Amino acid sequence: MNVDIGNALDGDLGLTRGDLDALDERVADAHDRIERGRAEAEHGYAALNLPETCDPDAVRRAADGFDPDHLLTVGIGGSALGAATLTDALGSGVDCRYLDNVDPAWVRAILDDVDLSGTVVNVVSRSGTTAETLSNFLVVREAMESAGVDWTDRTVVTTGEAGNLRSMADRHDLPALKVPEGVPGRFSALSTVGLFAAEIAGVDLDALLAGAADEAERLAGSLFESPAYAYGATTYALAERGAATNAVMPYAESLERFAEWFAQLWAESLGKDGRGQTPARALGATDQHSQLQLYRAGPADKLITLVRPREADDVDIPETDLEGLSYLGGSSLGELLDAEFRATEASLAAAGRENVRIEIDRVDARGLGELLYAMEAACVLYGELAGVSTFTQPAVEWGKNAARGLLGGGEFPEADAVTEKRRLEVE
Ligand SMILES: O=P(O)(O)OC[C@H]1O[C@H](O)[C@H](O)[C@@H](O)[C@@H]1O
Repeated sequence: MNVDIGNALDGDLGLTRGDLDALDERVADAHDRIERGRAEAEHGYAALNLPETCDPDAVRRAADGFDPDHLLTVGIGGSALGAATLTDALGSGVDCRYLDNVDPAWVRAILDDVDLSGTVVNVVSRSGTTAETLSNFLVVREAMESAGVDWTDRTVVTTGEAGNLRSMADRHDLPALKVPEGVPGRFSALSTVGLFAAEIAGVDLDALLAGAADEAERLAGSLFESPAYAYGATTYALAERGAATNAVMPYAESLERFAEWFAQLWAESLGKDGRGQTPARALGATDQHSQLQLYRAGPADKLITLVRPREADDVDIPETDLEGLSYLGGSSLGELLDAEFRATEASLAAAGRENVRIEIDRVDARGLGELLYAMEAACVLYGELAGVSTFTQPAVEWGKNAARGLLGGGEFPEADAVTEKRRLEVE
């Protein structure tokens, strides 16, 4: 993976090469802290050890014997987005669906759409207590029973050492994968959490982890020696100068979910103590025709992260005698996409709008391993530099408690806030 931060310098927000040189001392200290955390397998930092500690054979054993038409992953947040990123980008043959919402009509439509007798269900919850996931699982289980399908033959559980889901797996003797200790959900794509779906969808797990291991090797005490840290340090430095938004814009349809995964990683990890950077999701070239207007000419409070594979399959554009279109004929969709990418990058830079280019060789298992690992390491570095508690999510827990209180799941003072809602209704 390659990161080009040239267009992040000398734009409207005024970040200079000298600023990055000065920041590099702090990067060295942060790197030491990260390495200590990894050596002690501390909570959160342990995620950066996954390329070594993850056992792909355990995942293969859990998947062994299944040859489904559909995979239904029941999970939310980090228990869905990593797997979805991998199967969307790399999966083939198996229809992978993610029940990561409890919109009743949508859940019903998915259950009506898949043949449950040809479906494997992977219920994923680190905590084993997430209301949306457990409720959806109960609905899926009942749907299978109603369809005459033995759900115990077709369910794989991914969860922590103990809890509701672990007990259920034990009781019904279900294949169960363990979520590794010390790995928060949003950092778990390269663990059992993301890898079961990837294995079912035919992804090369060894290549994926090898790509991640390559990026781990490249972590170093200088931002100029590590692509992951170059990205983490630059995003931090720009945020400090007013880049409140980080718009992530992959130039590959298959990476659209990556932007969604990145959004959780960045928002939940760094949005603390009045700080953070709002992740926005865009897609090249499509969003050149919508959001780009704002990115180039709106407030100078954004970084645009452009992501692309250097190589991809191509489709020729047929020759045409249509007036004004002859310049396209004989070219290819890939050439057009490349021109759009470079034109967008240049147009942002010409307007003083900071942007960073991230490239992987191809959208393949190795490239995804590099990309996901590097973004996680970048996020951890940013968190160190900003002095926030990267691996917690108290604001999310607050909302979970309020919802649980409302549903009668216990005494949660957060639920009182719901009755105190301010109203100013206009009819
Ligand atoms: O895996 P689970 O315990 O079900 O958690 C799923 C999600 O729930 C919470 O809302 C956390 O904020 C997320 O970080 C997590 O990924």
